[in-house]
Amino acid sequence: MLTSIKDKKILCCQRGPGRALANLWEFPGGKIEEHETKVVTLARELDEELKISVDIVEDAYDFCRYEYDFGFVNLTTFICHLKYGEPQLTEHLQYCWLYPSQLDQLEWAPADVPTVKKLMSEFEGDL
Ligand SMILES: Nc1nc2c([nH]c(=O)n2[C@H]2C[C@H](O)[C@@H](COP(=O)(O)OP(=O)(O)OP(=O)(O)O)O2)c(=O)[nH]1
Repeated sequence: MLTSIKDKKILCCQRGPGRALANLWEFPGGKIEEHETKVVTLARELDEELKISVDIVEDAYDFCRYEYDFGFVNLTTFICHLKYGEPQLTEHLQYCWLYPSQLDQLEWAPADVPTVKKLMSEFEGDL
């Protein structure tokens, strides 16, 4: 999960069509490759998919395990601050910055729902 220091919003990304979890919203990130730590994976995925770099503010803010029809996903969410710039879309359909209280306006990937609820209850206004 990515937050902007400037206006305390969360970066939400919409997955593309024609793939697993098509058109649902997610936090940017991705799968751990062999021999990677989670921190290395996060930096690689954010660079690859959005061309951004971040500072980690909270390591493992939340953890959820969810069984999809294609297998299990173990989702660890980090709170990060965007260092500078704006994301450049390379694979997502679109992105938006929302306050925690606005997160339920989007249709999230099922594995994200507990984390979205946690964010909404812990940060009622901004972060
Ligand atoms: N990055 C990210 N992935 C999520 C979230 N919620 C959720 O269920 N997922 C799922 C989608 C994918 O199955 C998996 C993340 O893998 P990925 O982003 O590296 O891979 P992908 O499905 O986009 O593409 P592929 O490499 O499997 O073709 O976790 C989330 O909030 N962020």
